[in-house]
Amino acid sequence: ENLPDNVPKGPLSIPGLGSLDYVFYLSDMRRLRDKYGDIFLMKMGSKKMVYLCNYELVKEAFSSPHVVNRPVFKFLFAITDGQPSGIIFTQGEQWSSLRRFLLRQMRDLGMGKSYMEDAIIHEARKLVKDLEKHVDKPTKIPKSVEVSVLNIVWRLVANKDFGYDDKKVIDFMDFIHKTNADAGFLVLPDFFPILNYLPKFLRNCLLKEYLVDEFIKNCIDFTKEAIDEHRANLDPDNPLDVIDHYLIECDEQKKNPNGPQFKSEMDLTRTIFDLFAAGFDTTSNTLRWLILYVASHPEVQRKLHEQIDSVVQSDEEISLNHKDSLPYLEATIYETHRYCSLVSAGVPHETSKDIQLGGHTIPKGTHVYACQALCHEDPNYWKEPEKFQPERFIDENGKFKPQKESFMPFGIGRRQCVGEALARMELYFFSAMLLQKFHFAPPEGCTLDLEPKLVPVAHYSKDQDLIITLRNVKPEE
Ligand code: HEM
Repeated sequence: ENLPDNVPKGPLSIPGLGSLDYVFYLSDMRRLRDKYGDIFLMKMGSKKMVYLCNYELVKEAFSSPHVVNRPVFKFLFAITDGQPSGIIFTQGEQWSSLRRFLLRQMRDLGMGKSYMEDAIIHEARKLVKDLEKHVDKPTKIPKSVEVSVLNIVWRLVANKDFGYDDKKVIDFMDFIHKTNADAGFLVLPDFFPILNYLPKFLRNCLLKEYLVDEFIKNCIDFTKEAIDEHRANLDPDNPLDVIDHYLIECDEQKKNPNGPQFKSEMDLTRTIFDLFAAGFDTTSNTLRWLILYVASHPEVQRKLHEQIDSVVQSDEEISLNHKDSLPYLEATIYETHRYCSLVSAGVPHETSKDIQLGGHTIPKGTHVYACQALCHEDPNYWKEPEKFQPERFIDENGKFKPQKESFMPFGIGRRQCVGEALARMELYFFSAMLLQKFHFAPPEGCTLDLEPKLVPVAHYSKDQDLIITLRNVKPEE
C-alpha cells in the first residue's frame, strides 16, 4: 500500500501481516514513544493504527470532526445480524441520536436530589454492611463492590437491583469479564479478512468464534425478561427508566416510517450491554484502585479520615452537601484516575478522511489511540508524576483545584464518556462512605502490589489481601 511520505514513523512492517513490534501494555507504549516520538504508526493486517502520546496531539485530534468515528468490529453487531447497534461502536446519526438520548436520560435521572443519588446511597449503605463481614482478617476486596456498581447501572436502565449472591448477576459479570479478556481474538478477521474464509471449526479453535453465540445468548437472556416486563407495563405518561424511555421512542419512531429507524428491541439489548460494558468494570475498578492506593499511603488515608471526621459526624450519613467541604477526597479521586489510567490507551477512534496532525498526514480509516496513561505521567504537566499525591489537586487555600490539561480519564471531545457525571457521583459516595467507616491497610509486614495486571486495554489491579478495620466504633455503654 502506498502511504503518503509524511505519515508518522513506526516499527518496520511486513506487507499484509503488519508491524514487527506491537503495543500490548503501557511498557510497549513507553518504549515505542521513546523510539519514534509522541506520534507513531503501527500496522496490523490491513489496518493502520496511530498512537498519540501527548495532550496537545490528543486535543488536536479529538477536536476534529473527522476523528469521531469508531473502528468497526463486526462481531460486536452479531446481535443485530451485522447491522450496527448500540452506542459505543456506531457512527453518524445513529450514534449521535442515541448519545443525545442517553445523555438526556443521565441528566434527567441524575439531577439534584434524585433517583440516581438515592440509588447510589442505597447501594453504598449495602456495601458498607457487606464489608463489615470482612473486617479484621486478611481479605480480598469483595465482589460486592462490583455488584453494587452494576446495580447502579441496572437501576438506571431497568429500575431493578440484584442481591450480592444472585447467580444471574454473578454469571453475567463473569461473562463480561470473559468477553473483555477474549474479544481480542474476535477482532482479528477485521484486521485479516482472509480469516473469514477459514472453515468454521478452525475459526472456533483459533478465534474463539463460538463466543459470539454465547455473547448473543447472554445479552438476550440478561435483558429480555426486563424488556418484556417493561413492554407489558409501559405507561407512556410515567416513564421510569432508560428502558421505558427507549420503548416510548421506539413507538414514536414507528409512527414515522419514512424517518430514520434506529431504535429496535435488539438495538436496546445491545445498548444495555454497552452501558454495562462501559459503566461497571470501569467504575468498580477505579474504586478498587482508590482503596489500594489509600491503603498503601497511610498519610493520605490519615488526612482523608481527618477531613471526613471534621465535616461529618460519626453517626451522620454523608450527603452531596458535604462534597464542597471534602476537597481532599475529591483530590484523591482525581489522583486515583490519574495514577491508574484505567483505560490506558482510550477507546479507539477512526479517521473518516485524511487529516493533518502534528505535521503528519493520517490516512482515512486509521485507528486513533489516545494514550491517556502517557499523558497522565507527562512531566511537562505533572510534577513528580510517579508519586501518588492528591495534594497536586489542592490549591494554596486548601480548596480542590481540578486540572484539565493532560488529564483525560473519561476521554475528551465528542466521544467523551457518557457516564462521567454518574461515575463521579458513584465514586464520591462510595469512597466517602467506605472511608468514613473503615480503615484499609496491607496485612502486617506486607506491601501492596500497585502494578496493573498484564492485560491489554485496561489497567486492572491485582487481587490481593488487605486488612479492613472498623473506625468510629462506639465504646460499649
Ligand atoms: C470511572 C468510570 C469510567 C471511566 C474511567 C470511563 C472512561 C471512558 C472512556 C475513556 C471512554 C472513551 C472516550 C473516547 O472514546 O474518547 C468512555 C466512553 C463511554 N462511557 Fe465511560 N467511563 C466510566 C464510567 C462510565 C459509566 C458509569 C457509564 C454509563 C453507565 C459509561 C458509559 C460510557 C459510554 C456509553 C461510552 C461511549 C461513548 C461514545 O462512544 O459516544 N462510562 N468511558
